[in-house]
Amino acid sequence: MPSARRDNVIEVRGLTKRFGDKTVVDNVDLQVGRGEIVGFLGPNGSGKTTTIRLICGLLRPDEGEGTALGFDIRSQSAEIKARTGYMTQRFSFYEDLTIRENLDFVARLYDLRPRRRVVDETLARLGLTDRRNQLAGTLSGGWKQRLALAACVMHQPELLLLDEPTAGVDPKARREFWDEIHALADEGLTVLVSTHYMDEAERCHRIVYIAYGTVVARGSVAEVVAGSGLKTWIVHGDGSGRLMKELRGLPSVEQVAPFGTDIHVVGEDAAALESCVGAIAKERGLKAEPGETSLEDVFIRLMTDAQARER
Ligand SMILES: Nc1ncnc2c1ncn2[C@@H]1O[C@H](COP(=O)(O)OP(=O)(O)OP(=O)(O)O)[C@@H](O)[C@H]1O
Repeated sequence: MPSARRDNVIEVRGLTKRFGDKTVVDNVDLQVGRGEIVGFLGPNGSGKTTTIRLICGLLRPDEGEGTALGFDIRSQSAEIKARTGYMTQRFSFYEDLTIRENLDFVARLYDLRPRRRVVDETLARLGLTDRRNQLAGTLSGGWKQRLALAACVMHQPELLLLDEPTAGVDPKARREFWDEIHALADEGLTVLVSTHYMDEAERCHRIVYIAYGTVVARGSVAEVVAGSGLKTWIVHGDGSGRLMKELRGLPSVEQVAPFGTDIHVVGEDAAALESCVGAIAKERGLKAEPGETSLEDVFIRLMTDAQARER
């Protein structure tokens, strides 16, 4: 993690936003330090995009206050926008323009000077120089993502807000995208990124999980997993899948999920899990042992709890 992370680039408290009679962001506090990469997770419709828009001043909160880059989110949105790169879920380019022409267009919009140099430096910074003359419409998903990122960072923002930036992109392109994000954070850029991917959550310095507009967990991945109190047992071997139904019916078992020929059995009471899972596995001649609780297991628990509270 970068060492120069003392001041908070995002510092908001009590953010609340209603659309009609529906509260979609409910009393959210969020702090993100300089150079930090914070992952924003939660089910569809939980309020991630709305929170991001509140932070950069695109939407006004009904309640709450705070600053982004030291500017008031309620009254200084122009200052925030000028220093922020915001990659929306549906970014778009001119498909019949080349990469270079698209970036040149963005540079004109922001009145960046000297334009030619700014565009050339951005192409080089994002590894796009060799493809600069390729039409944007012919790029694969991964290269389109990279072009979108280039367009977002060309004006040298201090804060990057990424809203599901890698949806639908293959794993190799996603990995390369994340290498870029870490390189930018190492240069001092602060990143808040929403995602549904567990592997991406694990690449963040810290994660914040939101459900029904409320933050229900936050911390490093290890802290969030430990904070859930969940324990996992793994049953190995052919035929383990046939135990799923039986295990799901046990009072100490909260989740059962297949992973190849293994099954993961999750619950809160380690001793109860050990005795019931161990006994059933032994009966069938299968091996059972304690395993690591995954972030996915924790998120399912958080989502289920939030749904129950909502009802
Ligand atoms: N302008 C709007 N008017 C009315 N309702 C809205 C508006 N924008 C968002 N919503 C609603 O607010 C809720 C939160 O939406 P939001 O897009 O912030 O969630 P999200 O967590 O980003 O979801 P996803 O993961 O699907 O992108 C949803 O129920 C959505 O339908």
